Amino acid sequence: MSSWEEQLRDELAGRGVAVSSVPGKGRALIATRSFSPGNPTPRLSPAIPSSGTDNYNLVDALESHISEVNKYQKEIHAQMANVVQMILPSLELDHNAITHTFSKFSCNAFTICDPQLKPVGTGLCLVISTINHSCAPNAIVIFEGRTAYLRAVQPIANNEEVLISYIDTAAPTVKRQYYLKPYYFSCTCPRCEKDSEEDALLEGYRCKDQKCDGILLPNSDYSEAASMYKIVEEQERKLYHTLSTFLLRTWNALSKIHIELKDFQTALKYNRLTIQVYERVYPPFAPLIGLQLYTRGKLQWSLGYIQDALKSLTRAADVLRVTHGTTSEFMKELLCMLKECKRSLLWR
Ligand SMILES: C[S@@+](CC[C@H](N)C(=O)[O-])C[C@H]1O[C@@H](n2cnc3c(N)ncnc32)[C@H](O)[C@@H]1O
Repeated sequence: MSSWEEQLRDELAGRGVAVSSVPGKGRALIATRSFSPGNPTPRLSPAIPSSGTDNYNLVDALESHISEVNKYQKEIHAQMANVVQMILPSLELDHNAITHTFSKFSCNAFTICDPQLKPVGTGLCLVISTINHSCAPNAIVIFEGRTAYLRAVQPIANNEEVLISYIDTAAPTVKRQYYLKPYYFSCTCPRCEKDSEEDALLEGYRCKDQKCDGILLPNSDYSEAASMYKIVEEQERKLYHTLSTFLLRTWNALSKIHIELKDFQTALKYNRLTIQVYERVYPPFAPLIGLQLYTRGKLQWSLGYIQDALKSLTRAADVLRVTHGTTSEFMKELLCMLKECKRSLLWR
């Protein structure tokens, strides 16, 4: 059996790309000639005829980040390995090896989309798994049926690394970094390294002066945003059902804006509406319900409604104990607030 290097070299021969190592990134796909979007060669690499079975030994070479996988995730992978062993007892598969394979799957698998970019499944595409990420990618993977095509979206010079995006790039840096967590690296692409001007644009409110194309900086006066969102909410109430996710998003935004404005009473009103929807559509132990209840408790606490705060924080803790456990800093903070709330009622 040839090594993965030999197999990949054979697979990629004549396609204008090669696999090579890049310091700090592991394997990378490098262009061995130049490409430009659409013209003259739209396909950076034609379909690679490979299937999970004929190339299974290539799975060995995939990155697993096994030493960085957290306890909770390891537990999930181990449970999935139990299921595999139960379904396929005759194969006598090693439990650790299956767990390891699931870790590889989680940082190498692709969402397979239809031509309209709607997700239709998840898969491992062994050559494409060698491509690293950038939030400003120079290539994109498009699936046609079961075949993956890698196409340039920016000019790629000979010897340049081919980069795709693993995530939705239309998000500010903090969110993109959050989406990249399952891949265990911190992105140093130009967008992540730049100052926050683009981030402010992606999340910002426009300047109150309609002639100005500027944005409101964080910590600005959010009263304009509050009154605009109120108008949006009034219109949405006419158009949508009260369980609609459009209204939910607006209530969430209004709650956050009023927290910024330190108008906790109004923030509490929108928080209550949000919780009402979540409680109708989610199961009782949904983390989002717990998180909103936590916010509710904090708002009530700030307003001096200690009895109500105790109720909300107790319910928040009941939900989040199930979803988040009790040992994280986040949970310790919540449980500490709950204790303080109880103590303050005792001394009344
Ligand atoms: C799909 S694999 C890409 C190929 C990988 N470099 C390898 O050696 O197998 C995803 C992993 O590559 C690494 N990676 C991808 N993009 C990176 C980047 N921009 N900077 C550093 N590491 C990156 C991370 O370890 C990530 O979990």
